Amino acid sequence: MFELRLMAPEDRVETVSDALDALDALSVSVEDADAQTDAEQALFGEPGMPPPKEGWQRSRVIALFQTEVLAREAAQVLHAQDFFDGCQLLGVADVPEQDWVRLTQSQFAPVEITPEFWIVPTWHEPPAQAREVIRLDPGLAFGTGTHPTTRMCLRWIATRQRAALGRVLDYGCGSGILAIGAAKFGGLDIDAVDIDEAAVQSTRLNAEANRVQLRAGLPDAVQGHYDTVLANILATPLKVLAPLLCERVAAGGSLVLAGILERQADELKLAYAPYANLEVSDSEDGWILMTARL
Ligand SMILES: C[S@@+](CC[C@H](N)C(=O)[O-])C[C@H]1O[C@@H](n2cnc3c(N)ncnc32)[C@H](O)[C@@H]1O
Repeated sequence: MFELRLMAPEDRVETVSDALDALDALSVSVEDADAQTDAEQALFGEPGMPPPKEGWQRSRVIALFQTEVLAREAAQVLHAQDFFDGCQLLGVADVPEQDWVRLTQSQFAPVEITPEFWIVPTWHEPPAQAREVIRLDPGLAFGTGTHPTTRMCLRWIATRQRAALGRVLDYGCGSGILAIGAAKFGGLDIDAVDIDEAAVQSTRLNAEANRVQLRAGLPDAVQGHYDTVLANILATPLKVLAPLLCERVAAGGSLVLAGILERQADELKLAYAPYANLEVSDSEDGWILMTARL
């Protein structure tokens, strides 16, 4: 395969990407050309909300083509367009054949949650100091332990007194990593739910692989009250879910929310104020963990 690389200013990214699509690109990806420099721009978006911007001030657009001829033809066609003014062709390059499976695997090393608790892909041996381990490979559902929001939830789970978790609900379970973590740290009668069927399936398989008991299902499987309710989703859905999640927490139980950026703390506090007194209890890389006792 061959990739065509070009630079585009922010206001041209969408037009150029659409044109590349129409020119039979197999995929089009956009990166911040200033990544890893002082000029790097963070763009945070949420599902269901319009993207904060089309692209970065200086975006690098990379389109993949089946053949070199197709890539070069696409470059010529783009170059002749009015909207290409201000854009710059960087070139066409051969994409070397690689062992993609091995390459992907090499990006997932064991993840430390606490010195004794680790998330370990199946192609790695657990570190010697690990006393508790979740075996998990990256798959279709979110949750491998590499994201700070997942890590903060797991750290919260791992630092409870044994048996303190009680009955557990993992709302928005993804890979099931939090529910599995809860099971490893004494959680009981665990429900893990997600709106995505693939996540439900993935949770079932991961629970089986880790030999823990839990029920995975769609959100209507939620039943009764839970001593611990965990939800690592994102600020906007978490605000909508406030009454539903709080209603599920048993008296004296804990609510644990993640997927929230530091700047969103006040809006979350406000949305939950009628039901719970949310506090920031951990933070990592601009993300925060918010918890409440009900
Ligand atoms: C960021 S992932 C978290 C996965 C995992 N719990 C973790 O901590 O890594 C969020 C998950 O919530 C699910 N989700 C999003 N909105 C939801 C909703 N309204 N109800 C239930 N699940 C939802 C998504 O499908 C996704 O699997």
